[in-house]
Formats: sequence, structure tokens, C-alpha cells
Amino acid sequence: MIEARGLTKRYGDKVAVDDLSFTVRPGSVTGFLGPNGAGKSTTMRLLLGLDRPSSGAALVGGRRYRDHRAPLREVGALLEARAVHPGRSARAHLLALARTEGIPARRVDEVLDLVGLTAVARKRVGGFSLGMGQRLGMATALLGDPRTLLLDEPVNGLDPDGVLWIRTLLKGLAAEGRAVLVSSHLMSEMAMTADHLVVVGRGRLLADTSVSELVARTQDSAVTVRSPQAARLAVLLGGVGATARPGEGGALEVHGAPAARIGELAARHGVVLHELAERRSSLEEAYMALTRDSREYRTDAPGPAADSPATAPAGAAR
Ligand SMILES: Nc1ncnc2c1ncn2[C@@H]1O[C@H](COP(=O)(O)OP(=O)(O)OP(=O)(O)O)[C@@H](O)[C@H]1O
Repeated sequence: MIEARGLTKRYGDKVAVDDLSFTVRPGSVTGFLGPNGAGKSTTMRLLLGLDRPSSGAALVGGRRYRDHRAPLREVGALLEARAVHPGRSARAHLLALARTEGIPARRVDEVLDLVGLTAVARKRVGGFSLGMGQRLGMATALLGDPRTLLLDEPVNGLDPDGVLWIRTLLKGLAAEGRAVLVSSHLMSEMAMTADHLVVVGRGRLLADTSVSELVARTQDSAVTVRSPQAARLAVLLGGVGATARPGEGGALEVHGAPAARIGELAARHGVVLHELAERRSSLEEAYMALTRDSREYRTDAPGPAADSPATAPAGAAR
């Protein structure tokens, strides 16, 4: 189990992580999502004891990382910046790490096999491709057979086969009862891999929700309606329990009634319709909407985004 409790990290005036609280439970993959600069890597570094919180607590297995006597057996981590001596072979690298905690050489060969690097185990790491490096990173994370895994962007640089491999591996590790926290920029990838999502923006919690709940929430279909008698139609819709809000260019955005029912209602009352279109929002759109105000750099506005504060947490499914 991973717990962030009121976790805060300041670098001078910059608040990289701002009063963040969430729990990553065993038996599921939790996706850690947020735009660039949201504070994901900083949170992971705090959880791994690589940096000290300004306030709050970062706990793994109920303790701070540095209070674990054999951390490799408790927490496996894959961070973006790999520090592997390029002249060493993959096997030598893993053996050296294993020795620090009395992990047997047999386990080194097991993890090399698990990540598909057995054939190149004795080759210099300096000659590895990005994908092979990521596989070695996964082997390192799994070396101590840990109950908790913290993975920063593990699919970075992987080809589609590699992405599928990581996805299957993470699901399997969670199914074995491990707590898995995996960061990503990509909602589409997380929707296929994670059971739960923690979304952050500008260091703050934006959402802590199950993927299925977010899907249910965002699959609420809206109907765009255009009518020269929009005000009258809005009143009629209110009478049948639907809500009509002003949309783009004088249209109504209607929730709570399908297109067919709106059309029938309009016909019954002689209301003219110019457009009646059902539209479903995707998970990706929901994510973009959730994080819009927290993106540091956007392509829809010149320069840095307006300095608006992050919104309150949207949904706590637990
Ligand atoms: N050592 C540091 N000194 C100063 N500022 C820092 C430091 N580390 C991180 N930051 C700032 O803290 C914020 C959060 O950064 P962090 O790398 O944690 O975000 P992230 O969500 O991992 O982003 P990305 O997806 O781009 O990797 C950023 O604005 C970053 O510039």
C-alpha cells in the first residue's frame, strides 16, 4: 500500500506538490496522471525517499521508504532517469544490486527471463535500445519480489509490442495482490491498464476515482439542440426533468433526455428544430477538461496558461 498524506514539496517559491493525499491499494493498478509539471515525478521521488517532503507524509507499506530495512523487497521502482553503468552487463548490474540485500543469483536469472532479456543478459548495457533499457528497469524493480511497485512512465520509448507487454505485466502483478502505481501523460493508455486513477495538476489532487466510475461519469450523453424557439424548448425540457444549458453559438446542451425524446417533445408542442445531435464525450476529453486549468503550457493559448488555481477534487470513489 502507498499513502500520500497532506504531502507537500516546495522548491523555493515553487510548490511542486501541494497538500496531496491519496492511497494506492494492493490488488489493482493505479494510474497516476497529470500534465507536464503536475508533480508526478516529485511525488514518486518523495515516496522513494529520494527527496524530503516540506510537510506531510509519503508512506510505502505503512512506513517511510528509508525506514525499511530491505527496501528492494518492499518497493520496486522504475524512474525515468536510469543510472546503470554503461560498461556493465545487465546480469552484472542486477547481481550487484541483489547482493546489497542478500537476494540470491537465481532471482536475477528469473527476472531477466521475466522481462525477456535472458539472451542479452551478458551484453553491455551501454548498447541497449531504449526498449531494452525499460525492460532492464522493470527487472530491477521486480528483483526483490516487492509488494509495491512505483513506475514512472514505464511505456516511454516502447514499441506497440513493448507497450502491450508492460500492460499485461502490470495487470498480472496487481492480480498477484501487489500495489502498483504507474505514472503516465496518456489517459488512453491508462484507461487500458489501470483500475483506478489519481489525477493531479499543478501539484494538487484533481480526481481520485475508479476508471469505471470516470467512464460512467463521462459517458453521460449530451444532446446539442438548435431551435429558433430555444427558450420555450428549455422550459419544456425542464418540465420532463431534463436540463438545458446554453451551448455554443446559441445551441442548447441538453442532459437527461435522449435525442428521440427531445424530438418528440418538440414535435408535440410545435417547436421548430434546426439541429438535434447526440454526442458522447470520450475519456480523453474528460481528462483534458479536468486538467485544462492546470496545464503549464497549452497549444490553444500563446505562452504559459493563465495562472488559475487547480479545481477542487472531482470525485472520490473510495
Ligand atoms: N529540483 C527541482 N527544483 C525546482 N523545481 C522543481 C524541481 N523538481 C521539480 N520541480 C518543479 O516542480 C514541478 C513538478 O515537476 P515534476 O517533474 O514532479 O512534474 P511531472 O508531473 O513529473 O512532469 P512531467 O510529466 O513533465 O515529467 C514542475 O514545475 C517542476 O519544474
